[in-house]
Amino acid sequence: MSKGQPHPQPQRSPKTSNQLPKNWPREISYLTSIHIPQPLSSSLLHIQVNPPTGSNAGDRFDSISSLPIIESRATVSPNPLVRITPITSASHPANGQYGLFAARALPPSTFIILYLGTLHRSCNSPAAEEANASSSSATSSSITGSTADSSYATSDYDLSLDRDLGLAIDASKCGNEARFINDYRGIRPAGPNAEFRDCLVQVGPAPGRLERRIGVFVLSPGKAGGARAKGIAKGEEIVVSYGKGFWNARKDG
Ligand SMILES: C[S@@+](CC[C@H](N)C(=O)[O-])C[C@H]1O[C@@H](n2cnc3c(N)ncnc32)[C@H](O)[C@@H]1O
Repeated sequence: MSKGQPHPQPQRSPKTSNQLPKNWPREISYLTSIHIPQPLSSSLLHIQVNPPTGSNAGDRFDSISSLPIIESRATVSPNPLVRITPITSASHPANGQYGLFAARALPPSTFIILYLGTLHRSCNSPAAEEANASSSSATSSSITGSTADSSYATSDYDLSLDRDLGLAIDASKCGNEARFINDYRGIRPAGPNAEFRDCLVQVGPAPGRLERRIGVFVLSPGKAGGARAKGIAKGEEIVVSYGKGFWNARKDG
C-alpha cells in the first residue's frame, strides 16, 4: 500500500449501551459512539497531525487544528449533564414531543455532549452525486448503502458535519441525548443558549488519534453578552438555532 492511501478500517458495528437514559424511546437505538456504516470509514474523520501541502490546504489545516479537543473522559453515556424530558405544556411548540434539559448548572462555553448518529455523505456532496449518476434503476438508498441515501434530505435529525468533506450525521434511527435538542423559536425569546460546534475527539487509548465530530456547547459570553453570559441554569431547556434554512425547507415542502 502506497503512502497517503487510506488504511482499510475494520467494519465497526454501532456502539450501543444497555444502560439507557431516562425517557429514551424504545424504537431508537441509543449510541455511545458515532455509527459509521460501510463503505464509509473512520479515516474520513481523522485529522492529519502535520499540515498538508498545496494551495490553501494550510489555511484549512489551521482552522481544523484550532477546533476544541474533547477528551474521551468527557463523553460519558448516559450523559449526567442532561435530561430527556417529555414536553407537556400546551404553550410549548414541541408539545407532545421531547426536549433536552440541563441536569445541573452549565457555565458559558461548557462542552455538553457530542451529536451522535449515523455518518453519511451529504446528498449534495461530490461523492454522492457521482454515486447517483452511476446508478441506472436502483433507488438512491440501495446504490451505495449509506453513501447517497436521499432519505436524509428530509430528516429532522440530520446535521452537516463539514460541508467541505460532504459528511453529515443523522440521528433519526439511532443517536444519543443530543437528538432531543429543540430550536429556540417559540421557546426562549432571548434566543438560543447553546450551539453546535465542530470539534475534535480523542479516540483510542491516550493520547489516541483525533477525529472530527459535532459537539453541543453552552454559548460563550461573546458579542451578545447579557443572558448568554450566565450559561444555562439547572432545569432550563437547552435550545440551539437550527438556522432559517431548516424552517424554510419545512415551510416550502
Ligand atoms: C431534532 S428534533 C428535536 C427533538 C424532538 N422534539 C423530539 O422529541 O424528537 C427536531 C424536531 O423537533 C421539533 N421542534 C424542535 N424545535 C421546535 C420549535 N422551536 N418549534 C416547533 N417544533 C420544534 C420539530 O418537530 C422538529 O422537526
